[in-house]
Amino acid sequence: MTTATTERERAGDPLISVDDVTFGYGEIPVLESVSIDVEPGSFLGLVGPNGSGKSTLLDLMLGLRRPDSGTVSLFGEPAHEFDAGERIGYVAQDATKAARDMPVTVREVVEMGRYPRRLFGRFSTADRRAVEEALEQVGITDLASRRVGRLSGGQRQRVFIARALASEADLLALDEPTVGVDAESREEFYSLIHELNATGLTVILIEHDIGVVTTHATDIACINRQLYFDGNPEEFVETDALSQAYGKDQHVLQHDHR
Ligand SMILES: Nc1ncnc2c1ncn2[C@@H]1O[C@H](COP(=O)(O)OP(=O)(O)OP(=O)(O)O)[C@@H](O)[C@H]1O
Repeated sequence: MTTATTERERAGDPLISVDDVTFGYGEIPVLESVSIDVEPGSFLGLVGPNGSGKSTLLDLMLGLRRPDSGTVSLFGEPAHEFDAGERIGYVAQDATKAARDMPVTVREVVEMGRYPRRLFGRFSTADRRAVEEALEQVGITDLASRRVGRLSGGQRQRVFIARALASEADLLALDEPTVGVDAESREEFYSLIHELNATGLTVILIEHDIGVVTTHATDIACINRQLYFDGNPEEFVETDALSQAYGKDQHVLQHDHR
């Protein structure tokens, strides 16, 4: 995947850098002095109890919210100023549920990934090729003419991943992508994400299933308002960060596949 390097982006710099960030919704504090870097090509698993600030941290990382204090840089730019359209594929919580009512075909959704790259609002041969390649890469070519709303939850997830691939995104951000998806499809989905990460795509995943995260992620951040752990899965398993962050809810969350 080729993309222009922004002026302040340098080889070896983190793709995202969160530095001493504090954030609250009005009076409600959600994140406190959180610092974390996301390296290009890594697969970061964000874990923590319900309501611990994971989605909020992801929003801050993608420049969708501004911190009350501290800084967030994305591709070397202040995150809130970054025009993320072309370089980030974001599958928000419940995105696929919302897609059930979309009166569009699989191919049309994947084509949306090319919109920021089209010249004069027209699809070029290269745009069409990128769409077909993305459909093929996630194994949904045979579903291309189907209505998105008629697909299973797992198939819809693939459509959104294909849209991100068609846009030649460098970063894929997934917020609890397999809620409501059966166990076999979840396994297939995460194998696909694992393969895409192996090709160099940076992945950030919010996921309640600790087993999924320790199996597929290269880095884990465990938060509950503060950052309890930031390191690799092996260290994560060895430390007691999980029980510290989850407290007495730990036994519930480890089995919570929702
Ligand atoms: N738009 C909002 N306005 C006010 N409070 C919010 C808003 N979004 C989230 N919150 C609150 O901020 C806290 C952190 O929410 P967030 O969604 O970031 O947590 P989370 O770790 O992603 O939770 P979950 O795992 O349950 O999805 C929660 O207490 C939540 O109720």
